[in-house]
Amino acid sequence: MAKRCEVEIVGKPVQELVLNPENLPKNYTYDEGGAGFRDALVPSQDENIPVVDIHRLSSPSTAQQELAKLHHALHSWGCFQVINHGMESSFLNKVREIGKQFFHLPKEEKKKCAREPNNVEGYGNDIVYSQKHRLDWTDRVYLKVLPEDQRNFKFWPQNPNDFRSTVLQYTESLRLLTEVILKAMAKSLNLEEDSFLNECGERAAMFLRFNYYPPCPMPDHVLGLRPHADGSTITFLLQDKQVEGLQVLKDDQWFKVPIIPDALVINVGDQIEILSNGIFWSPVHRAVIDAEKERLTVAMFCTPDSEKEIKPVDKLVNESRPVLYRPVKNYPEIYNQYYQQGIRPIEASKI
Ligand SMILES: O=C(O)CCC(=O)C(=O)O
Ligand SMILES: [Fe+2]
Repeated sequence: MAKRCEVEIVGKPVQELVLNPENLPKNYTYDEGGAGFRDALVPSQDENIPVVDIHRLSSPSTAQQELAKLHHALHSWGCFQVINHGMESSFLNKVREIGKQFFHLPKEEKKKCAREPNNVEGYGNDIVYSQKHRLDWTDRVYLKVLPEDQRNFKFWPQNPNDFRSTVLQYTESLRLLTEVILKAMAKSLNLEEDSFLNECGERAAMFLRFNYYPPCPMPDHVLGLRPHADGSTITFLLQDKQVEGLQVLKDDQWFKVPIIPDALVINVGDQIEILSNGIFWSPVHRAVIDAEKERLTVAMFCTPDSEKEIKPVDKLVNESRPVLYRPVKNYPEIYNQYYQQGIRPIEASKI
């Protein structure tokens, strides 16, 4: 397994760097960026990122069609957008709003829930062990929200004062939606509907991350989030309502993920790629930034109980599709170690 260096180098929040744009540290900039970062393709009408409708998924007359759409989405793009998920527009605005309110607070206030070295939870930015490390133009609040007994409230902002209640409500909504989505994914592969859910276990975890991207004077040479695939089973992303930035790699080309008001983007993470024996795949994606506008997104990463061994589901392994991945356990830990070294973590599991 990849080895982690011991000492973390703590950098300034990006929000502070932007006050002094002439002096951006070199490890934020990509010489090769050119105009390319923001010039990704817009998916065509015929081959767009599919939009899955939960109402249609739940109704007997349309379920099969919607399942086929889901299967196609996860096999071709590794992601889709979901609508009619039961959360009101005003509630989703509230989730975005508590994030923005927090990042707009004075730095002393934000530092009350600052991340500690070598720990992912709390307010902070990239974990860095080497001066050569490429950095992302983003500040974050990262919280383990499930299982309940593993919540570490010292990292949860107390300001704004409805931060906690809003996060708890959002977590519960996404916990329920995760069940719906994982069942639908299993059904779309002709598996028993609980196949993936059972693999995740009773104590499956969820991590919530507010990603705040301040405006950047060099948007063609700096990335909000470098190319990566997620280590989750699935990830929900609530996009900024006004400012685009998410791009997904397909057939070696970058595509913009359009903003659909009130939809959530859902992407496959490495652990569903493993469980599905590679039928669904975990797409590489990145976030670009805007020269003038801030952008805020909210990601929820679902991951199995850390005691569970994750390996391809037996029914998806056969002579024509031999097993492609080795079993993994506590994948987020493996993921962080590989990610730090710029290696795609799924490589640790590929046979
Ligand atoms: O902010 C975005 O558009 C992407 C976020 C993301 O990929 C992540 O948090 O893993
Ligand atoms: Fe991601």
